[in-house]
Amino acid sequence: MIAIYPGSFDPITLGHLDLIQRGSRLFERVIVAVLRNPNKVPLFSVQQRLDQIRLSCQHLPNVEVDSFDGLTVNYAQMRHAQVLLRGLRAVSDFEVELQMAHTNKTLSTQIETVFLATSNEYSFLSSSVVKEIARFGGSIDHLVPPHIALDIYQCYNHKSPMLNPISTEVTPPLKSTPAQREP
Ligand SMILES: Nc1ncnc2c1ncn2[C@@H]1O[C@H](COP(=O)(O)OP(=O)(O)OP(=O)(O)O)[C@@H](O)[C@H]1O
Ligand SMILES: CC(C)(COP(=O)(O)O)[C@@H](O)C(=O)NCCC(=O)NCCS
Ligand SMILES: [Mg+2]
Repeated sequence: MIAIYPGSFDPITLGHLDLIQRGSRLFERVIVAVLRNPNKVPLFSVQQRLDQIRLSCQHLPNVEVDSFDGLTVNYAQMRHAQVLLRGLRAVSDFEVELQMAHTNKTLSTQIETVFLATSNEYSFLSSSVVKEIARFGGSIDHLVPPHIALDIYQCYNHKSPMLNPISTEVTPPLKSTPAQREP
């Protein structure tokens, strides 16, 4: 069975990667699919995110990385996938995810949404949290793979964390350089 794991992944975190790794043990093939979303101005372009995810998943032979636009169910049908894989961290995720799953069911009865519960250690983790910590000079080394931490530090104009998690030193906010709006 083929599963699509759709999302923004701006950027991919250890929480996403944990889900991908566990999904890759359940399904014949997992396609991580980055939505080309013209309504969002992301930190990383779609191409940067594809490169970041590919590097992070290169040890998983049955994981493919792709981008798509339009409806997720249409993309899933085009890829002959039967499952949409999504993660649940908290009740707040559940509300949004359930609505999305029901919406997708009205669009295609053939495609099932399968949820994996977050691993305990990543239950707090989101792309937004990672960006917020980095923007204010904190360390994200424990939240994303090393090559992605470097990319993020570069975006915020610092090459290494200026404030480690146990330090109380205050540093000024750093300038961000978000990616251009996707074409
Ligand atoms: N730490 C995590 N554990 C389990 N599932 C997760 C985790 N982080 C994200 N997910 C799931 O991955 C999917 C894609 O999420 P998304 O790209 O919105 O990531 P995010 O970390 O929530 O980013 P953002 O902060 O931009 O919303 C969603 O189903 C989400 O619930
Ligand atoms: C991409 C995503 C899965 C949301 O992912 P995200 O939680 O990572 O932002 C969702 O916005 C989506 O499926 N967008 C494509 C348009 C679509 O199919 N909409 C109907 C389902 S809500
Ligand atoms: Mg999210």
